[in-house]
Amino acid sequence: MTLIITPDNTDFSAYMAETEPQVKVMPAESWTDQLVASTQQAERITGAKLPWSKTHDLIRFRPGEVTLWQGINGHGKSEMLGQACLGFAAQDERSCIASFEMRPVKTLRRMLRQTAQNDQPGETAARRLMSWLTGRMWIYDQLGRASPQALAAVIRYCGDVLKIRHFVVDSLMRVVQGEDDYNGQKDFVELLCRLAQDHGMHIHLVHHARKGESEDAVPGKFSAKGSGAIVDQVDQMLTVWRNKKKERLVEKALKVPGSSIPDELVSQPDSLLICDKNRHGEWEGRISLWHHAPSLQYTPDSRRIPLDIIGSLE
Ligand SMILES: Nc1ncnc2c1ncn2[C@@H]1O[C@H](COP(=O)(O)OP(=O)(O)OP(=O)(O)O)[C@@H](O)[C@H]1O
Repeated sequence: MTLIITPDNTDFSAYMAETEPQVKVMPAESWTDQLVASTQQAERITGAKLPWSKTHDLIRFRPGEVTLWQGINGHGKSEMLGQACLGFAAQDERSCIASFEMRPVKTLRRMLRQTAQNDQPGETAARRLMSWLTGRMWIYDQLGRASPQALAAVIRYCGDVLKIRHFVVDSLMRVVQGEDDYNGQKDFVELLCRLAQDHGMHIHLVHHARKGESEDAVPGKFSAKGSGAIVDQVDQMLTVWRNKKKERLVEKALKVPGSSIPDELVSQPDSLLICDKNRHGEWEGRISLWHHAPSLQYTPDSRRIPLDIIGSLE
């Protein structure tokens, strides 16, 4: 089974057509079993988890939903999402990454550092990762752009044939050309919501945020570029924000010979993951994360201890 899927090695033509809507009018009592089951798992939060236990009761990724991952350029959206997909793999949930901005080997190299927990992983670590990812992760190899229809065919194929549970689209602007094509953006996000529901998968859609006055200001719900319908339609919205002000202050503090980083700076998060919209959960708020540079991992506290993503599962 190949890890990298391309139009050259996979025939997506059978998946181009939209399926006919199924009969959706049903008697209310046909949901009896589901309703009864829901009373037995009241308050139980379901869905795939992020790698950090402090997020488990707050953010989840359920089948049939779409999460928008927004952030300013270079603030770590792709890297954090890559780590999240490794976490999904560790939960035995299959992912497919469609990154139109990064070659598959670069995406995999980041994951190699994240799983090896250092910046010099060798051949053994690379082979171990690839063997562990077999049956857990796929990459759609398409740099540049894809049309919404072509991408939809890939998603249908991934749902039907590969039984993918998490599909990453990185990023929206690579599929809908034109920042002011508001109708195109609305239609595309609507299509993703339908595909997520039809195939019982979670779609993670990466999107750029406007910088605003400065990168030091955390982007909010209304900072997403393009149409307001993007945020309106998704189930969940997460913002990845990098604390560049801290990076500048640390650099400045370390310029003084013999100095160390002041405690109040150490305890400040390197990045925030902010939940601004959570349609099926109650929690909205900020999660502090610290970036471990050698492994490119986000870690849950200022000790910056990378997680053993593969080892703990073998
Ligand atoms: N808190 C942080 N401290 C230091 N480096 C960070 C931090 N967060 C992210 N980075 C680094 O920033 C770089 C950019 O990350 P990434 O490519 O994931 O960003 P992005 O938001 O997806 O960017 P783009 O929108 O341009 O695709 C990576 O090299 C990553 O290691």
